[in-house]
Amino acid sequence: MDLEFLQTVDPQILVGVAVAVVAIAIGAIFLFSSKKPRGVLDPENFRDFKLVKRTQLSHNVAKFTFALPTPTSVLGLPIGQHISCRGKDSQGEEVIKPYTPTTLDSDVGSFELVIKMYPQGRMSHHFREMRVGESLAVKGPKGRFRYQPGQVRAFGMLAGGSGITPMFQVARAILENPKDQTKVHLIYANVTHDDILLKEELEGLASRYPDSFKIYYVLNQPPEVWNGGVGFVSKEMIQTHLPAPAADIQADS
Ligand SMILES: Cc1cc2nc3c(=O)[nH]c(=O)nc-3n(C[C@H](O)[C@H](O)[C@H](O)COP(=O)(O)OP(=O)(O)OC[C@H]3O[C@@H](n4cnc5c(N)ncnc54)[C@H](O)[C@@H]3O)c2cc1C
Repeated sequence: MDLEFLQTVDPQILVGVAVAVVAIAIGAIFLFSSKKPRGVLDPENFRDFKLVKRTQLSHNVAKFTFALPTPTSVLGLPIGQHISCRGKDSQGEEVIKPYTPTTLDSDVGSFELVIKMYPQGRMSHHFREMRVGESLAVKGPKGRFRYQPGQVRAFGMLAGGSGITPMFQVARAILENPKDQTKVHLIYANVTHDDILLKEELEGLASRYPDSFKIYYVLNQPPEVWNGGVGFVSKEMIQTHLPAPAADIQADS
C-alpha cells in the first residue's frame, strides 16, 4: 500500500475504516461458523456410504456404522424422519426398506443403524451379508413427521421391537437439547429380555435425564426376576405409564 497516501488521510477516517474492516471480518466469521452444515443426503438419488464398523449386539441384531464423506459431514436428517436403504435379497432382487439412524446430526462424520435381522427377511439378508468396506445405497430424508423443540409439553411413546429406533431418535434429540423441556414417557414392548434393542442407550438416557425420561418395559416372556410389565401392552399400562391425553401431549407408536 502507498504509505505516503496514508499520511495524507485524516487519522479519524483511518480508524473508522479499520473498525469497519474488523466488524465485517467478525460478522463474516460469525456467519460462517453459525451456518448449519449442509447434509449429504439426496432425496432424489441413492448415495453410497461405506460400512466402517459392524458390531453384533445379539444373535440377530447388529449396529452398522457408515462413514460420511468427510469427518465433519452431517447426514442431514431432520428429527422424526427416516432414510430408504437399498439392497438385494437372497434371490438377488432389489429391495428398498425404511430405517431410522440412531445417530443425530450432532454426531458428525458417520451415522449408525441398529438392525434386527429376520431369518426370512429380504433386506435382513442384505444386512446379514454386509461386510466392512462395502457400501450401502441410501436416499432421503423421508417421512412427514418433523419435530420442533417445545412443540408439546410431553410425548407418550409406544414402541415394539425395532420400532424403537424412531422413538429413540426423537427422545435423544429432545433430552440432549438443554433448551427443550419436553418430557418423554416410553412404553417399550418385546417378547424376551434379549429382544430389547438399544437397552444400554435407553438406560443411559434414563439415568442422565431422570426427571424428563421414563421408560416402562413390557415383556411377553419375562425372565424369572422382572419388575416391568408382563404380557401385551394393556389399557391400564398406557393409563399408568403414558401422559393423559391433552392438547399439548403428543402420542406416537
Ligand atoms: C420408519 C421406519 C423405520 C424403521 N427403522 C428400523 C430400524 O432402525 N431398524 C430395524 O431393524 N428396522 C427398522 N424398520 C423396519 C424395516 O423397515 C424392515 O421392515 C425390517 O428390517 C424387516 O425388513 P425385511 O425386508 O428384512 O423383512 P421382510 O422381508 O419384510 O419380512 C418381515 C417378516 O416376515 C417374515 N418373512 C418374510 N418372508 C417370509 C417367508 N417366506 N416365510 C416366513 N416368514 C417370512 C420375516 O422373517 C420377518 O419376520 C423401520 C420401519 C419403518 C417403517
